[in-house]
Amino acid sequence: MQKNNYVFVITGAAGSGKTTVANYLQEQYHMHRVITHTTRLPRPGERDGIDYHFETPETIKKLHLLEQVTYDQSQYGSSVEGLEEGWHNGQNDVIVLDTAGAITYHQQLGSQAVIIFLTVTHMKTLARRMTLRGDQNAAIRSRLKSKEYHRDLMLPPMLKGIAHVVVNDQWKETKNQIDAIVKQIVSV
Ligand SMILES: Nc1nc2c(ncn2[C@@H]2O[C@H](COP(=O)(O)OP(=O)(O)O)[C@@H](O)[C@H]2O)c(=O)[nH]1
Ligand SMILES: Nc1ncnc2c1ncn2[C@@H]1O[C@H](COP(=O)(O)OP(=O)(O)O)[C@@H](O)[C@H]1O
Repeated sequence: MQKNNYVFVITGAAGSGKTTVANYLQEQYHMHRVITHTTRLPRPGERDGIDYHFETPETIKKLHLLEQVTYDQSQYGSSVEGLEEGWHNGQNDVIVLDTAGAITYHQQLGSQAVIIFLTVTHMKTLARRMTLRGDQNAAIRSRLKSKEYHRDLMLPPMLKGIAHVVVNDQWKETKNQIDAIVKQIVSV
């Protein structure tokens, strides 16, 4: 793997703003978005190859994945090829992962993986944002009941002192914090 570029790993609970931050890094800093694979069904408006590579339990088995997790009964995974696509073009990558994936990236890539953990002050905000995003009620209920959702509300002990923690209450403030993290990393 090429050593001179970074992958910004955006992690945190459902609704914490991971996709929003990833889109910002893509637009503002021309980062390469690593599209991951999932067996979950597309949400209204989600497009294959843009939001996710949508897979079946059979097709996901055939992929060569760097890591793979089960999250709320669906499978998700990311490939080395996805990472290298951006690095070959001289870009930094951005990827959205659950906290188990973020730990694996840290273990495999060390400081080349810049982990950003998103949270909010009031956890009720998360469900409200999922509703505003247009998620179906049944999907939200399933998320909120899943053990992975509850696990990802807190920074995992293994990422303490490693991850940059950003409280995404006010978007303007979040943007300033993300800008500061990017500047700190890319200027080294
Ligand atoms: N480890 C890992 N997690 C992933 C991958 N792709 C997506 N995720 C995570 O899977 C979880 C569920 O994603 P999604 O169904 O899009 O729901 P959302 O969190 O409500 O946007 C989120 O925490 C994503 O960050 C992957 O390739 N690997
Ligand atoms: N700081 C914020 N203030 C208000 N709404 C936000 C903020 N950040 C994200 N959102 C909105 O909350 C919803 C969930 O954000 P999203 O990025 O999809 O979360 P995640 O990918 O972590 O599930 C989206 O509709 C998004 O536009």
